[in-house]
Amino acid sequence: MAHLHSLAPPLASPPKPNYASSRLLPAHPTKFPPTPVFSSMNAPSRFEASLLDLEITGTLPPSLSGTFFRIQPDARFPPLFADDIHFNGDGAVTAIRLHDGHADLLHRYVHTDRYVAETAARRALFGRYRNPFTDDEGVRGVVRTASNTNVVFWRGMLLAMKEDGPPFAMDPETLETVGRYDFEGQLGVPTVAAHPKVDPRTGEMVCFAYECGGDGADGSKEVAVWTVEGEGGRVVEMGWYAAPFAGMIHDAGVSENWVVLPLTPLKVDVERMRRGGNKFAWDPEEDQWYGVVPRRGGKREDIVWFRADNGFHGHVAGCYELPTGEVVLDLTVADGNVFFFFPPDNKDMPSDGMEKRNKLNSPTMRWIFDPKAKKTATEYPHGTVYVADERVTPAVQWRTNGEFSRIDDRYVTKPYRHFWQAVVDPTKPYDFAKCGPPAGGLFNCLGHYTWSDEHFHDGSNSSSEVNQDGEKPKFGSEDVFFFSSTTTFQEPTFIPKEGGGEGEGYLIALLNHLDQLRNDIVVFDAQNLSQGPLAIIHLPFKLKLGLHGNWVDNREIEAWKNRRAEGGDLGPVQAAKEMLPWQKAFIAKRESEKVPKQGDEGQVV
Ligand SMILES: C=Cc1ccc(O)c(OC)c1
Ligand SMILES: [Fe+2]
Repeated sequence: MAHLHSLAPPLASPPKPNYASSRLLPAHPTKFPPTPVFSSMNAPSRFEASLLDLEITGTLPPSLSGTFFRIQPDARFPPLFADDIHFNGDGAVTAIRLHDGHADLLHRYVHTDRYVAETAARRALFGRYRNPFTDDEGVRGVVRTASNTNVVFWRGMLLAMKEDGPPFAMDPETLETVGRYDFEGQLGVPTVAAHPKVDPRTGEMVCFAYECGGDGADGSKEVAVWTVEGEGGRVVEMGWYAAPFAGMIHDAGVSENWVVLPLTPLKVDVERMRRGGNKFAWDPEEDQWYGVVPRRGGKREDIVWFRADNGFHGHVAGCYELPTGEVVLDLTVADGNVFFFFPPDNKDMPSDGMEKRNKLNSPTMRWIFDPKAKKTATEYPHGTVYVADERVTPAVQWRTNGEFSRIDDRYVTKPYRHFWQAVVDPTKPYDFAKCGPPAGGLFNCLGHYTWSDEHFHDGSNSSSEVNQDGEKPKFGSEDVFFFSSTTTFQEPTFIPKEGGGEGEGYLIALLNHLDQLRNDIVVFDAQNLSQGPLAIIHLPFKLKLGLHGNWVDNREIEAWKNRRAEGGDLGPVQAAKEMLPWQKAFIAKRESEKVPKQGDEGQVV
């Protein structure tokens, strides 16, 4: 069979029957653009569903009792622009409830403000990905997030999150949307990143945000980090910092005392957005930056930004502190623009297509930062940026070639031994004739990686280490499972076994049947992927390529349900009662700019 990398053909420019100059025509039949973004595994699903007792091959461990929540972008209506991207789709949440060897499914959209407005109009009203200049005039001032990136269980609610807006709260049992959640009026930031971390020692949720100084879409270089207390839910320790540029900070590392913010050289340019262009452009000449801030009592000058050679950040595995006080951060870093749909501004730069993207290398890198490193206050037009005097390089590069790193979340902030990833193995066969180009990437394997003793805790470099073939440095053991030549995996999620040590438990993930356009859900012994799944839960339909998921034990869901009941000690989750500060400012400005029409005087508005 041909090598995977040589298979993706260039895409012909598709017909756009419902689009003029690529914008959706006002009166239109419902028809999605015939582009790869809306084809194959990513053809719109658009349903809400409830299914009892899914078919199962193999045996689900009967002790498994809880819900696997995951989320996918799934545009409800044909997009305003024919060249729309996957990440702009409405958030739709899948809940797979496992109990006594059974599996039930519930699948529902997040009813965001955007979803509600578009449902009322029966058409798309919001334009390009995170570019409000391309929206219908009528929805200016509406919170435009699609809440499509992560679903996090928090104090009895499910938070659907996307880094361009506030979270929306859902009922974990019914997936009913409660509404925009502002932590009972405590939080007015325009954006909250989709990868908050819960500290298992303290029960706190550490959150962060970028482009958060204004309305969340204005190229602000402000970054914020704060904590929400697990008991009581108070928002505390909010720190504000200046970034060197407005760029993507998608995931973060949280240790006992520090937060590490990887700033990817994907840059916002408001002028480009105003012209109707992309939110981000990849800058292949920009460094990757890491901002390190204290978790508690952080002031503007307490950040230190470390610079390293250009790279594209994937997701964080672990983050913890060494006895020296240094902070270890493990994450995948790709050697080029993974988001090929955000090409460089400079037209002389090579525009990386899907084909190039599929050839990128994405090792797991270990960085070790000294939060007390010498730094220089550097003046930028937007303020002072605190930059470390010394550049940094990775201490370890483990060529896992995967993405979507996950760990046993009970080890967040702590030294850890195990991580899992969706993995690309281009040497394995791929049935291009049956599947076409692999939507979303060639994640044809799941991998379980165990740091060796030497790399557990101390993070010391020993790049002399080689594997059996004497080539790629390995830093521990690898346990990788390939399913078939017609399947790829979505992000894996770890399920801890009660009373078990680190990494003892199960791994759950969606499996994409690219030939049948259908999904299964696979459950593995997390410590032994290569023996194959213990159980395969069959869905009678296709979902879509999703982003992130999390497992919540049923006892936790039940305990919070009681507290959140009418008459419980907390009572039902309350949606935000007031508009966000930027919305109030927007409306006040619009009112003040309104030219009174003749005859308007004296009318109540
Ligand atoms: C994987 C990353 C990622 C980054 C930004 C996004 O808006 C997103 O939407 C689904 C996903
Ligand atoms: Fe993510």
